[in-house]
Amino acid sequence: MTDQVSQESSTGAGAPSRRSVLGWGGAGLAIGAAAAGGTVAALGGGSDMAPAASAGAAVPFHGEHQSGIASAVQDRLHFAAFDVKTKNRDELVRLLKEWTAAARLMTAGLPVGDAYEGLPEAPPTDTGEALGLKPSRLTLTIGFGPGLFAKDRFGLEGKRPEALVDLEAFPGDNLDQARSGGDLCVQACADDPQVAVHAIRQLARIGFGKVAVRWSQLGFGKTSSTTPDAQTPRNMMGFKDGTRNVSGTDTAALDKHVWVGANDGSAWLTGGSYLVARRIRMHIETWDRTSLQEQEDVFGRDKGEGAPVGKSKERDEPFLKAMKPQAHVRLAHPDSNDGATILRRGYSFTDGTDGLGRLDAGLFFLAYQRDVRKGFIPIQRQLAKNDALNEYIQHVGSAVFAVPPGVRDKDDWWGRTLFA
Ligand SMILES: C=CC1=C(C)c2cc3[nH]c(cc4nc(cc5[nH]c(cc1n2)c(C)c5CCC(=O)O)C(CCC(=O)O)=C4C)c(C)c3C=C
Ligand SMILES: [Fe+2]
Repeated sequence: MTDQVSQESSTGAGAPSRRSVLGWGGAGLAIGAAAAGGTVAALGGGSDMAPAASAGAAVPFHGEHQSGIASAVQDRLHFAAFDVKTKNRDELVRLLKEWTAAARLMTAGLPVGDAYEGLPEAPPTDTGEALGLKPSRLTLTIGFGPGLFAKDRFGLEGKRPEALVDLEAFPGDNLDQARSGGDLCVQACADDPQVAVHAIRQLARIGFGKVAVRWSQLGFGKTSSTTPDAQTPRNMMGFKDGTRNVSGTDTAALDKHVWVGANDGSAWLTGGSYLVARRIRMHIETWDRTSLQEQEDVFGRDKGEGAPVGKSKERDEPFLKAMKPQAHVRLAHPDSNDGATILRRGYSFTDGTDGLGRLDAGLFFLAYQRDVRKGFIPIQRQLAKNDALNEYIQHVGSAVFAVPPGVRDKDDWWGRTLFA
C-alpha cells in the first residue's frame, strides 16, 4: 500500500465535456467511460469543464485498501454518519453501488451528474458547487456501523466482526447521542473544504429516502500526519500533534496495527480496518489561562519544538519515566499499553460558541486500527482514568465502524465483500 502516498499525482489531463456526463440517471455511462480508462487522466478530450479535473492532485480510488487511511492527510474534513432508513437489502446494495460510482467520479475531480445542462423540469443531478475546483486530493472512505449487523435487518448478523465492539462508557464521557453512532459513515478528506462538503452532499442527495444523515462534523487543520517527513501540524492547544503516528509508508506497521488480516476472523474485512471517531471538546478558555509549564507537563513534550521531556528534538525517542506520571504522551505510549498502537487521523473543529461565550472547539479524533479491543480501548481506558489532559477536555461524541477493504476496479463496489 505503499503506494497510496506516492501514487498521489496530478491528473494533468483534460476532462470530458459536461455533456458526456448525462446526469445521475445517465451517470453509468460517464462512470463506464472513466472506469475504462482507470482514471480521469485517461478520459482526455478537454472541454468547458476542464478546470474541475485538469489540475491538482487526485488520489487513486481503486486499491487494496481504501484511501483516506494510510494516504497522506489532507487539510480538511467533512465526516458524516448515516442512519439506514430502507429495510430492503437490495435497495441498500443498489445505493452502495451508486455511491461507489459517484465516489469514483468525485475523487477524480468530476461531477456526478449535470449541474446546469439537464432537463429544466428536473433537479440538477450534481449540485454544482465543486465545478471548477481541482480534485484537491479528495478521498472518500466508507465504514459500516454495528447497527447494520443487527438481527432481522439485512441478514448480516452472522457477519458482524467480533472486533466491532460497542464501546464501553469511559470515565468522564459525556456523550451526546445525537452526535454518536450511525449505520454507515463516510469520511471525506480534501485540501479544499468545498470539495469535501460537496462530496458528502452528493452522497446524501443520492441516498435520499434510503439513508439520512445522523450527524456530521467539519474539520480543519489536520492534527495528525501519516507522512513523518512533513512538518507536524499543531492542534488547538498549540502543540505539535501526530509526531509519533503510524507512517503511511511503513507497510510492516500498517499490516501489524492497521489492516485487518486474513486470519483475523472476518474474511470479508481482510484489507480493511476499524475506525473509532470521538468528538472531543476542549475547554479552550481554561487551557488559555494555564501556565506554559503546566501545559508542557500535561503532554510531556515542550510546546515549541515538540521534544519529549529531557530531549531536545521532536523525533527523539521519548523517555517515559522522565515525564510526570499523568502526562498524556507517557500514558498513550505503546509501552504503557501492552504495545497498543493506532493510526491517528484527526482534525480540529470550531463550531462557533456554546451560548455561554465559550468556543465550542476541540479535536475530532479519528483512529484506525486492526482491532479496536487491542487499539483504542486499552489506550482510552488508561487515558480516561489517569490523563492530566482530562482537566481540559471532554469526550462528547463517539462512533465505531468496520471499514471494508479497497474497491479493486471498475466492477467492484463499497461493501461487495460483505453483501455479495
Ligand atoms: C485513545 C487515544 C487517544 C486520544 C483520545 C487522544 C486525545 C488527544 N491527544 C491530544 C494531543 C496529543 N496526543 C499526542 C500523542 C498521542 N496521543 C495518543 C492517543 C490519544 N490521544 C497516542 C497513541 C499518542 C502517541 C503516543 C506516543 O507513542 O508517544 C501528542 C504528542 C505528539 C504526538 O506524538 O502525536 C499530543 C500533542 C489531544 C489534544 C487529545 C484530545 C483532545
Ligand atoms: Fe493524544
